[in-house]
Order: sequence, then C-alpha cells, then structure tokens
Amino acid sequence: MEQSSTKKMSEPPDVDAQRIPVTVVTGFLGSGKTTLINRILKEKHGRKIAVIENEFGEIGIDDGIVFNSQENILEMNNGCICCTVRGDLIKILKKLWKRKNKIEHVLIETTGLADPAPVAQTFFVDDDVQEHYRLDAIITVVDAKHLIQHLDDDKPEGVENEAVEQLAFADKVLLNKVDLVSAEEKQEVVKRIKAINSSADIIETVQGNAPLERILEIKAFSLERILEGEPTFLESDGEHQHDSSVTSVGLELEGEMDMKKLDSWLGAILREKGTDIFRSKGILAIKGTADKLVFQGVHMLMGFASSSEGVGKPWQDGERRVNRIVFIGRHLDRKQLASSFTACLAD
Ligand SMILES: Nc1nc2c(ncn2[C@@H]2O[C@H](COP(=O)(O)OP(=O)(O)OP(=O)(O)O)[C@@H](O)[C@H]2O)c(=O)[nH]1
Repeated sequence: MEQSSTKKMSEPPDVDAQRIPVTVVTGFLGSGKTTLINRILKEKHGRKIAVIENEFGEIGIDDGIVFNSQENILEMNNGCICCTVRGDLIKILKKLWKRKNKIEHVLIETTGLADPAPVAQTFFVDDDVQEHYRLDAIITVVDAKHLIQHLDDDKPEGVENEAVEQLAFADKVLLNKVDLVSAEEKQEVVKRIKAINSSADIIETVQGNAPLERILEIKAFSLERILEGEPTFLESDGEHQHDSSVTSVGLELEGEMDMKKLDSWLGAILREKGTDIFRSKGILAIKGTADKLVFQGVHMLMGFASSSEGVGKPWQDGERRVNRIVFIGRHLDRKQLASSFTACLAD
C-alpha cells in the first residue's frame, strides 16, 4: 500500500486532463463548418461545449440561422480571427475558463478565408492560454465539389492560398458534400488532398456526419509535425497577407420581399456570376408569412430553408422585418446588387 501511494505522489500531475480541449474547425467558404458544428451541438455528447464563431462578411448571418438553442455561443465578427481579432480570441478564452459553469470543450469556427496557423499558434505562445487549454485537433472541412477550383486559384505574389493552408494544417479532413460528386471526382479530390497533406485522416461526410469519437477529444494535434513543415511556426507574429481581391457586400433592407422576384433575381446572379461569388447567404422576410426565409448559396448552388422547418425563428410580433443578405467573392458590384435587391421588395 505504502509503495503505491509513494509512487502516486511522485507522478507528475496529468496536465492534459486538466486542460480544456479545443477543436479548431476550418475550411473554405461554404464548405460546411457551421453545418458540422450545429450537428455536434445537437448530438448527445454529454459535454458543456462553447463555440467561438468568426464570420467573414460585412454583416453576420449565421447568428440568425444557427445555434439558436445554445447559450455558449461567442461571436467575433469585427475582423478575421487569424489577424485582427486574435487578441479578442485570447480575451474570450481567458473569460471562459473563469466561468463557474465550467466549459468542457471549445469549438472555434474560423472564417472560410482564415489561415489556421495563427489560430493554432495562440495555444502555444500565450502562457495563460497554454496553461488552461489544449489544442486537440484542427479539423478542415472540404467541399468535395468546389475544393479543386480553390486549390487552383491563382493568388497574387506574397498572398497565401487559404484553401491550401487550411489543408496543410489539418489533423483531420472532413471530405464533405460527397453527395454532390461522382466516385471519379471524389478520387481526384482525395488525390489532391493527399498531395498537400499525406498524414491527415480523411473522413467522407454528408452534412458533416462524422462520428463524434473521430473528431472530438482525439489528441490529434502535433506540434512536432507542424514544426517539421514550418520550423518558424512559433516565432512568426501571425502577420500575413490576405487576398484583397476577395471582398464582401452586405445589404440590409427593411420591408417584405416578393418570393418570386427574389428567387429569379438570386438564380440569375448566381448563374451569371457564380464563379466569382464564392458564398452568399441571407435572412429574409417574405410577404404573406411570418416565417423567416434563410437563403444559402455556394457558387452556383443555392437553396432556401425556413423557420417552418426549424431553421431560425419566425419573425416575432413587433420585430422589424429587416432583410439581410451578404455576397462574398470577387468583382462584386455593390451598387448593382443593392438596386436589384431593392427591386425584389413586394409592391
Ligand atoms: N449537398 C450538400 N450540401 C451541404 C452539405 N453540408 C453542408 N451543405 C450546405 O452547404 C451550405 C454551406 O454550409 P455551411 O455549413 O453554412 O458552410 P460554412 O463552411 O459554415 O460557410 P461559411 O461559414 O459561410 O464559410 C449550406 O447550404 C448547407 O446546407 C453536404 O454534405 N451536402
């Protein structure tokens, strides 16, 4: 007896067991990050999960369509998590561990244009953060249909290709939207992923349906592996250049929309400009119904959902019906988008 208690006393404390695991969910615009996080939150995981959510675009849309039953959602929408709001990320993390109602897992959703490296670096360069958190894994969600075009996107000198960076840093790749590609197309995408990152496990998913035990608390992040590929990982100050040709136009307009006009307007824009418009989404008020309409576009693919199907909440009595829509991509014509959006208002 005595022997075993002496042994116990001399054992180092299990530091990892005391630190809160963090999963960074990254992946290009529209790949399915929010879908994955919503799915995780809805499952019976038995953990108290906090989500830190960073959205790209002039106006945030995700807050209105997701996570509506969760209290532990922290929004950071005043810049990109990998540069301007990294200080805010540290502040939020510090606040979180001081909460009485102890958090057991943190999910960080980066914007679709973020470089995950500075986010990962946060867990190794700040002493307080390092003491309380452990980076469990970087999960990169990939849109099987659109990945290759983003990997092949020509970037200006000195600008990183975000889709490549996101894959290079992945501990797990969720090859999402496999329902949209053929077996041959899928094989080609897998080949491209492996050429960038041969060590990450690839999980094929539809609507982010990966088993939780393969994505949470998996201790997959390895600093050694990262340092092998990027020896200066811990030294750099997180400074990097974003592709400034990708911008966003966010529009807000009070009133009720004509569904027919809206549908044909969005259909036409995405058909004509869907190569340049990477992502579009909106929350809309339609004449004749109190249900909120949620619009989602990824390049030329678009779809609607409604609060009648449990996505978001209906317009409440007295709530101002403000339509919000955001377009993210290249060569966006703000004036033209604004006037054609206004033209969709119901008479
Ligand atoms: N066909 C298909 N559509 C999917 C799948 N997963 C997600 N989607 C749709 O893809 C669109 C974008 O999904 P999100 O989860 O919002 O993507 P995201 O990565 O969070 O997008 P951003 O945060 O704006 O970059 C939505 O319309 C989803 O319903 C899938 O497996 N198959």
